[in-house]
Amino acid sequence: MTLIELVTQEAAPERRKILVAAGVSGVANTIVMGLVNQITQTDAAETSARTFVMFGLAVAIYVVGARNIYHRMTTVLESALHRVKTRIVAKVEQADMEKLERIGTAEIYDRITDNVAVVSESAGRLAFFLQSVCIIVASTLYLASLSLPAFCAISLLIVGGFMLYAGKNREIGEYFHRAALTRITFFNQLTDLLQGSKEVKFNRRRGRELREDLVQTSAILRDDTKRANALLDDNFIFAACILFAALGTIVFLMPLQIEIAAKTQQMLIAGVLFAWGPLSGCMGGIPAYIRSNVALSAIDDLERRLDGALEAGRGAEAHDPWGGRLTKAIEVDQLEYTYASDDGREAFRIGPISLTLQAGETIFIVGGNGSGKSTFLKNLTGLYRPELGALIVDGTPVTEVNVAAYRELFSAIYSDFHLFSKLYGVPAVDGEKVRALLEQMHLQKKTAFEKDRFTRRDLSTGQRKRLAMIVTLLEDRPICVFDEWAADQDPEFRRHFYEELLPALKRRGKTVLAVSHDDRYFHCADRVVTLEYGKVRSVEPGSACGVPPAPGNDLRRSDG
Ligand SMILES: Nc1ncnc2c1ncn2[C@@H]1O[C@H](COP(=O)(O)OP(=O)(O)OP(=O)(O)O)[C@@H](O)[C@H]1O
Repeated sequence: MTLIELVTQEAAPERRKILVAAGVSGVANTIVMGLVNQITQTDAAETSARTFVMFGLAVAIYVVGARNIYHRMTTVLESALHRVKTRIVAKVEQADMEKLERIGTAEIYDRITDNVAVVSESAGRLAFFLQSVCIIVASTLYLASLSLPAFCAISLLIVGGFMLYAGKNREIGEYFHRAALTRITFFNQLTDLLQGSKEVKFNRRRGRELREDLVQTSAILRDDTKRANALLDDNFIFAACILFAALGTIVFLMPLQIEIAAKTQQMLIAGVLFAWGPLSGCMGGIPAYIRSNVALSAIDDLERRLDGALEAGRGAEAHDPWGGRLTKAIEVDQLEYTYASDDGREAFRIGPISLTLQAGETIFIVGGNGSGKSTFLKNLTGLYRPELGALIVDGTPVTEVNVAAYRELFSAIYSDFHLFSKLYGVPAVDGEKVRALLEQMHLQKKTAFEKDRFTRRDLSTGQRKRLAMIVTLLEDRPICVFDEWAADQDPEFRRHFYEELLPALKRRGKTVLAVSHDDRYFHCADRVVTLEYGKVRSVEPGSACGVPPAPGNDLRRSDG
């Protein structure tokens, strides 16, 4: 989509008003020129009060029209960009997690911040452009009223020159497009430098190599932008030559071909010079226009990819066969999943896995690094869609239309969990309950709960995990998933997790799935499922720390 298309679409209801405002201000501007031209050709004493009033009126009309078009254009463009951002945010929210992971964050950040800013800045220029086109049209008509041959010659020059000028712009657009892609690489490398600052401090060679890569990417950016701008400069100089050609035609060529009065010649020159301001303004605005078009096409491209990443069953949240409860079991039936491979090499796969997770059970998932524990959990919790096999929950298969409701049976803390700035998605939070949980997690001196948010989140890794645990307990879902939660806890809290927290959850009827490497606590599970190379190697019974199943396995949400 180009900038013009975006504005035309967005401004459909206002289009007439904008064009009228542009036309009125353009004509008023030309009248000013005509009057000035007329006055300069007459005796000062002959300048009437009527001409003066007309002059003042034309200036006033110009001011009103110009303000109108500038303000409307800004409103139209900002509304369009707001809509684009809102659409992208919704698509990101509704995207399939795995496909979103492949798009990556750098591109989304760049499109929604830098590219949107580039388009936003072009509002004023576009208003100027529209107004200038009207001035140029009105000025050329004025020239036509002075001399028809001059009008024809100048029109031909302007149209021909503009076509040559526009031809060059395609090449310039390609440079800007390449620069946009390089900017994403630069962003990724800069993220490496910022997030890996500790690792860089411990290894000067690493820092040097990373810096060299950054400098190289920046140099590519510089060269592409320099080349694009050099072409733009040449184009601008070429546009200036059109003016000289027009003046040369009036001064040298026309007197050779036709009879032209000196007075008309002077007025024609004044007319061309007057039109030159808007014309060069238009030409000068073309770089911003090209940049905006490149930015909009990049935004379009991202939106298309996000469309392809949208979850198949989105909008089906209302279909909830479970009503927020798990009463019997989750049956994992011959589940298989393979990561997409970009380089043609065989990607990691899990399965076929068949397993029945009884409601109210505490199950530990164990296995070596890379054995597929997290991948299995992402499939089990509905974050990834299994390639083959099925998940059957209380007798109902998980499908595209109910997967959103299925995911809401879970509260999960993965090892790359995120702590939100606010307690989003947890309705009616009881402050007293949060304070009690903060004490239970020994965080009461570290952070507090005020206005739906924790006052501090800059805690140690173990403390942040405890805060995430508080959020999980507040969510109060029937199934809890902990991916190596205890790994960053001190021995006392590790014991607390296995011997107190998990049994307490079990007593409340929760089903718990915990990834663990702590074999000294394996007895705290009902069953220990060991994965190896993406398959179930064994399922061993445990003693669940002696906690019997919750009576009747009634897993209604408890009040805590
Ligand atoms: N996004 C991904 N794309 C491709 N392959 C992946 C992706 N995430 C993980 N893998 C691969 O899947 C395999 C299993 O990873 P997974 O995270 O499930 O293992 P894990 O058992 O949880 O390991 P750990 O104990 O180290 O956390 C790994 O070999 C990894 O390379």
